[in-house]
Amino acid sequence: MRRRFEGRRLVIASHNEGKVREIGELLAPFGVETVSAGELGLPEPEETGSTFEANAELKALAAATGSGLPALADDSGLEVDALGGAPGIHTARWAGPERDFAMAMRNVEEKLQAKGATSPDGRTGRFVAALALAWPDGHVETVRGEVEGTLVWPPRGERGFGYDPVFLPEGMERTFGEMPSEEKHGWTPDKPKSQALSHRARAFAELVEGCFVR
Ligand SMILES: O=c1nc[nH]c2c1ncn2[C@H]1C[C@H](O)[C@@H](COP(=O)(O)OP(=O)(O)OP(=O)(O)O)O1
Ligand SMILES: [Mg+2]
Repeated sequence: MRRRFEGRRLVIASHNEGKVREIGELLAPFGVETVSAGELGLPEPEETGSTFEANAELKALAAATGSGLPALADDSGLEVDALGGAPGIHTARWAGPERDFAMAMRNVEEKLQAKGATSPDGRTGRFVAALALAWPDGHVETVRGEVEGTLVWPPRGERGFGYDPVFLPEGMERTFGEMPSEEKHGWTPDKPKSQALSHRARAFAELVEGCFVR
């Protein structure tokens, strides 16, 4: 049994604008009032975990104990098969302190070129997201979502954030960078969770099942 979120205010424990926006969109139908960790002046904890789940949990717990409110964190990244799963939990770090995603996408592409990965089946990977919902008493609920796809080059589309322009989800014709966010989510709470497309929406559909009531 999952613990249900019964408050009114929820902290979004992320300093990434793109994520805060997407989580806000996914939460909108639940009438939850959200405030971001940045708005509360909460520090950005060091991500010392060795899994997406561990990092999501430490970010959610830091925000919940720091604010006295329940907090939702997202730890996510891109796993590229030909690169042994890299950048994985270090996906944000590959963009450097300036968060330069054009450079990060080029870096992934150079490594794929070096492996001779030219055909789509040599360029497979997935986006992974762990979501952790923590309470100030230390209770945490954690879920994971994944979406398989291939890495394209050159980048396509100006939408989304991060590595979206190089990620073509399986079975689709447009990259995440070319999709409006409703299409990237693929899911709203009135739909079955099998409709969810992005890693974040898949994790979210899983989490709301037990933790949120409309
Ligand atoms: O849907 C996505 N579309 C494109 N790129 C994405 C996505 N989801 C994660 N990503 C990339 C961006 C970031 O470089 C890394 C997550 O790193 P991660 O540490 O979880 O987030 P972050 O440091 O940007 O913000 P924060 O930790 O404050 O939530 O994966
Ligand atoms: Mg981070």
